[in-house]
Amino acid sequence: MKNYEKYKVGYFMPPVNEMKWTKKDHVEVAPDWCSVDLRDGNQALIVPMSLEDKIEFFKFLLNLGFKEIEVGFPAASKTEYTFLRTLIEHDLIPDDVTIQVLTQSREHIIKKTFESLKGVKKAIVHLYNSTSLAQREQVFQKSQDEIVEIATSGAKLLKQYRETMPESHISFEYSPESFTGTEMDFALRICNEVIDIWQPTADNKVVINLPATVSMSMPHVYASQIEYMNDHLHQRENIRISLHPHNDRGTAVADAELGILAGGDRVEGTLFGNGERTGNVDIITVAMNMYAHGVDPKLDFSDMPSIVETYERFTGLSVHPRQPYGGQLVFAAFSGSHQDAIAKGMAYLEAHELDEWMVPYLPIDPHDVGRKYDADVIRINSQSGKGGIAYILEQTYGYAIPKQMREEVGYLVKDISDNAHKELSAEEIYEIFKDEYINVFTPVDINDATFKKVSTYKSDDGMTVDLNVTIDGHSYDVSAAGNGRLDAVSNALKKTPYSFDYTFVTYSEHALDADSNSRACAYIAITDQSGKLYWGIGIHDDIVAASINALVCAINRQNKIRPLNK
Ligand SMILES: CC(=O)SCCNC(=O)CCNC(=O)[C@H](O)C(C)(C)COP(=O)(O)OP(=O)(O)OC[C@H]1O[C@@H](n2cnc3c(N)ncnc32)[C@H](O)[C@@H]1OP(=O)(O)O
Ligand SMILES: CC(C)C(=O)C(=O)O
Ligand SMILES: [Mg+2]
Repeated sequence: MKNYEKYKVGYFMPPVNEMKWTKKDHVEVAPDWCSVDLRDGNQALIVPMSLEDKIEFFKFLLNLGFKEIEVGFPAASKTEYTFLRTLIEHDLIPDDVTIQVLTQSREHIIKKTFESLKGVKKAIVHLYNSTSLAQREQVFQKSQDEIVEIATSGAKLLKQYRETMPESHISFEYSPESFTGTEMDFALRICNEVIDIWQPTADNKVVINLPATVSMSMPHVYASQIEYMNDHLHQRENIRISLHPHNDRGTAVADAELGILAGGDRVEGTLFGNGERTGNVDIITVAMNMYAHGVDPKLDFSDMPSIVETYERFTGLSVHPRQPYGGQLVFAAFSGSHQDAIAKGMAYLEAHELDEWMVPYLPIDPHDVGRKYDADVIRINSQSGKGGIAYILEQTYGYAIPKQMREEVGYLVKDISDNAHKELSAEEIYEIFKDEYINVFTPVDINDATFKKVSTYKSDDGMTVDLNVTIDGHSYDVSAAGNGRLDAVSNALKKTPYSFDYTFVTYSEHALDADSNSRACAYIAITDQSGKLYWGIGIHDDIVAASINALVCAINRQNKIRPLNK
């Protein structure tokens, strides 16, 4: 990268000694939100939205709770103009919603903009002109005074045209476009001259929008620029300072957040950050970041999968799988230690009946944005661990696998994922688990067992069994006694011509289904002389039959691993 020397910083740090915003650590109240999806977002699409699309997208924004929506640049095209007329003439704008329209500071464009607003109940007319050093020198080739004249002449025209529409409540917004490349004293001067013309009141505040039209600095510089304007704007009490960050440096969200700390009252942005070049600030991320700090963002992103689907359909863009809060993978944990911590964190939350969310690796509860724990959070591949695999088997299929068994199941499943080089679905994991451990009846299969109680007049503590069992295709009748049914069956199996060599290590059980007809699920581990464990799981309506099934499975697993030895 040898050409770095051709770049230099192009922003202007304001003359501040103290950055008061650094004393604050998080946003405490949601700002006013203004969606600019239908203007800044739309103007950046390869094919801007059609009239029908704009109407549907407008309704979509209303459903998300936006109260201010920049609907377009009505003087730009027939579609933009007709869209605005359709909203007004078909009464599609709710009373508590203010639409906003953008105009350059040129009379014929301002005139057309006001024409397009005829009959509107409430609207913000947004005037802009470029103020940066680069734009003044290269594009407009005008002095500071001449650039101020563009702004003030437009401001006066807006006032005049507003007087022709007494039936509507029209308020104003001014943007010193390319603010971040503008000397701060000049940005302040031009905004104050516009404010002095418009004379805002408490009932009709003016929006001063301070765009990072192109993001040029680290976010703390933008915040300091905002604080400078906040401290010096005329009639500050009747001004709403609006932030309009773009994402050229990947810091639009940080710009918005620090800008709010520095005095911003309002944020203009788009869903998922669509917009010119690298996009506008992503309102979803800014809002959800507040939400994750326990602040009501006053927007509703609770059905993220449908928001993503709608956004992609209308914009033709796709939401990146790692996009904060909305991406397909943003709650997914593939790696073992993350899965382990998430599963334990969820269990902790439930066991302690906590109301406050505090689960490792999950900054918010995925349910809050319409995502599912089983499908979206713990996902299994070769990086996964026993905790995650046990979590899926328990959450989705109800198997509370004993702690000592988890590692073996974990390696069994992840090795399959590693060899196949793919993620495994919950169904695939269950199939692997079932085929390996549950009610596996080859080579040993019990066909029939008749139990009798062994009792004397002094005690009643034993059982005998007459067992018919198939082993490796041969049928055997054997009888034995034991201290219970399971023990009797085990002893009977050891009397067959096969030298079964094991001892019991552990036994546990639980009900598999929640209802009263629930099946029993038993886990048995046996060991041979080498100390290796062999697990089996039995399922049956009857708990004793389930445990016998579990024993047979464990024996079959032992003999699958070590061939039958007569
Ligand atoms: C950062 C932003 O997103 S700003 C918004 C940008 N969005 C858009 O431009 C989308 C909609 N725009 C359009 O459809 C068109 O640009 C129109 C209809 C507004 C104007 O169209 P045209 O007059 O054909 O072209 P164009 O926009 O190139 O006009 C450039 C002229 O306007 C001047 N101009 C540009 N912006 C402004 C402004 N805000 N105020 C006053 N004059 C301006 C330029 O200096 C140039 O002047 P010149 O003719 O003397 O050289
Ligand atoms: C019109 C203005 C506000 C704009 O979109 C920008 O400066 O990015
Ligand atoms: Mg913009």
